[in-house]
Amino acid sequence: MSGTSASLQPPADAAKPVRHPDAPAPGELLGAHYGQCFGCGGEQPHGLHLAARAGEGVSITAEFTVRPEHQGAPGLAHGGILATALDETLGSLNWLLRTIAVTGRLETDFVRPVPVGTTLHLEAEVTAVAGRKIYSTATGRVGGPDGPVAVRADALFIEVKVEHFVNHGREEEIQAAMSDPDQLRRARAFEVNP
Ligand SMILES: CCCCC/C=C\C/C=C\C/C=C\C/C=C\CCCC(=O)SCCNC(=O)CCNC(=O)[C@H](O)C(C)(C)COP(=O)(O)OP(=O)(O)OC[C@H]1O[C@@H](n2cnc3c(N)ncnc32)[C@H](O)[C@@H]1OP(=O)(O)O
Repeated sequence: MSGTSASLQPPADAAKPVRHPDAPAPGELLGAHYGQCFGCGGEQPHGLHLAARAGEGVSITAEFTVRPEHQGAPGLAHGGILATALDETLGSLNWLLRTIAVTGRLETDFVRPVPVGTTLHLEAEVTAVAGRKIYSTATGRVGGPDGPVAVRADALFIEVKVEHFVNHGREEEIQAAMSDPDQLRRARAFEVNP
């Protein structure tokens, strides 16, 4: 059983999260925010290919099936891969807030081993917002959406401007992204005032 560290406790004056009026409708498949993303991108052969859907309020559901290239121990998912699936699901909450945010802190509990071939059923929600700080939580279940919890995480995401990526990303990928109208559209889908 875990205890969450102090930096993941929202301050007393934190606000409830607000679903953006232009957020995707509940049930809508979100698609990848970037084709080369290891978590959600369709152009990453060894990636997780995690598929997320908008939920009610500021929540997300997602699925990820563990493949042989995701092993740590024989026949079992690597813990870092499972943490990535949680991180990606939590990151998808950006679509509902229409805010660009990156993971500042991610605390993960590994509750039961996850064999290759398993579909992990993930859900995540934003619990509080305080200025640029977005507090969220996620679980991953096995055997179906109501199955036992295998992994869970609490996270703090920090809002950033699109310049965060432009300033820090490697030049060749940034140039390619900026000359791709579809990528620019996806980046804008996170921004309230693009
Ligand atoms: C045109 C090209 C477009 C290309 C872009 C395409 C698409 C973009 C769209 C979406 C992509 C979005 C995300 C990616 C999506 C999914 C992947 C899953 C998510 C990830 O995988 S994403 C990668 C991993 N992630 C990082 O790569 C972050 C590295 N990091 C930093 O870049 C900085 O570290 C940053 C920005 C986090 C903060 O830096 P900063 O200078 O802006 O802000 P500062 O430090 O002042 O913090 C402000 C307040 O947050 C508190 N705070 C900060 N960090 C904390 C921590 N770790 N623990 C506890 N509290 C923390 C402070 O204590 C302060 O709190 P207070 O206000 O109360 O004082």
